[in-house]
Amino acid sequence: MGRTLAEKVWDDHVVTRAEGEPDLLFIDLHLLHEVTSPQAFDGLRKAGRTVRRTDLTIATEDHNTPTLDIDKPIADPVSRTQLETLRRNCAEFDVRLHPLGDVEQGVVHVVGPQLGLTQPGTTVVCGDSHTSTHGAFGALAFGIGTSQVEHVLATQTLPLSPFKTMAITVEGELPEGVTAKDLILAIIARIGTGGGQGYVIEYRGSAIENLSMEARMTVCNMSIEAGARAGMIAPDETTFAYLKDRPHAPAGADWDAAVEYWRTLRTDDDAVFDREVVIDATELSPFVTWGTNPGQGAPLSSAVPDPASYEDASERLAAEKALEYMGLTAGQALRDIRVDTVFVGSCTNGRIEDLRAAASVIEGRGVADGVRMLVVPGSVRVALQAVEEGLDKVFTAAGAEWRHAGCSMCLGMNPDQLAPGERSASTSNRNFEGRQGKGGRTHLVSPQVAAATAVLGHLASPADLTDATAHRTPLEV
Ligand SMILES: CC(C)[C@H](C(=O)O)[C@@H](O)C(=O)O
Ligand code: SF4
Repeated sequence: MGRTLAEKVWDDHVVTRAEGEPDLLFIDLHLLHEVTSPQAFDGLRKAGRTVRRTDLTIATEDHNTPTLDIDKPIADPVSRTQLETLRRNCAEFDVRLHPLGDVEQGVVHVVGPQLGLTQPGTTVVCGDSHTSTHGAFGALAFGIGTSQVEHVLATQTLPLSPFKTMAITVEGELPEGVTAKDLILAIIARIGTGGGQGYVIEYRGSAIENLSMEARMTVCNMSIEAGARAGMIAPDETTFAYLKDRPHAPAGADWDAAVEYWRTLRTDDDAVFDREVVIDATELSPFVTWGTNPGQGAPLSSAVPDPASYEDASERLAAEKALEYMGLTAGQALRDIRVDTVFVGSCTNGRIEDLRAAASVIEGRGVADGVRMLVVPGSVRVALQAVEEGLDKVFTAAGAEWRHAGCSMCLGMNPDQLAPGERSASTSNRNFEGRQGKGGRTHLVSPQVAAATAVLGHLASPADLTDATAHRTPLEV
């Protein structure tokens, strides 16, 4: 019987296999950040071990880093300790680190791909759930816990239990103004936050093939929000073009050999998935969340759902709780929801294409009165590219704040946070209670919707922007 893409990559990495035991897999790339690595290094130290493959291990600082005044000492003692600890550990164990201020610093899932470290057919792990991002290259990439981080540091292998396979096939063309973010939010709303549990999802179909690498990363990034072990997309010409000439991509004859192998990384025609979901791309529209998990979303053109409309009792209860926390009423049009903060950034939507998309919407317009908009590039490289293209100027002219790279307001581990009761439109991936700051309320949106929302002050798409909002700068409003 044929094999799926995920099964092929898995099989190519088995070091040992024994009846009744998890397979031991070789890990090609181990990414580290400051939050989940301290105990792992402590464990190594206590056991007198070294890092087995420093050449396959790389660290960056992202979660606890400020996005303003990065040349000043870090005020928050917890964040400071986290960063200092990572620096000490990387120095002691000879691990390559890109600290705050370094040109390769950024959110770990933005840094790996842009350096060309994330490659088709590889196994990628990180002590971070959004490691699924790297699956966009046809890598088998998953988040791991701190004890697994220690295991990989010590051995460059990981025992892993088998997974089930799911195909999500998206056919047809995405309508104008509908993005990868809308697609993945719609998928999660459809299959639920537990729908992917135990599965590695392969996204396929013409709509997926037509996505850029940035967009594919947005889709795979949020696989974990559907509960999946990982998300993958078969590598193709788009993948190869993105990787060509990246610092760590193979070069010369090695490149040709690599591409030849990468072309074999496709699910066989006769392979069977454990579950298949089919989505019609042409029916999608801009999608936003109204609740407190990424599955509680709906088309922007619709209304806050009535919890009573849910047949499932636990879903009904979850919707009731979500509306209470979010301060929303059933039946309220989603477009009527006013926000005070807009966040463009994160490993979901903090790449150059995302910043270009948001800039193109806000160019020549102004951020609405009483709204603060933060634009945070996913990495320093993204920031430099954006500056080269003048995007930073577009944002600041519109009244937005242009910040340094990092996780920023994606989660409240650094100074960029919502105050209690504040409401955001955010291009990040999680809208859990308190995620962006205690008592903060989050609506997950695409970069285009984020920018239109910033202009109008309520959830909106670019199509809602009339000429009346054009050519206003904050000074003229
Ligand atoms: C801090 C880290 C462990 C966490 C994760 O695993 O995803 C974070 O990145 C997040 O997005 O919630
Ligand atoms: S940007 Fe957000 S989702 Fe991504 S690694 Fe940072 S905190 Fe996690």
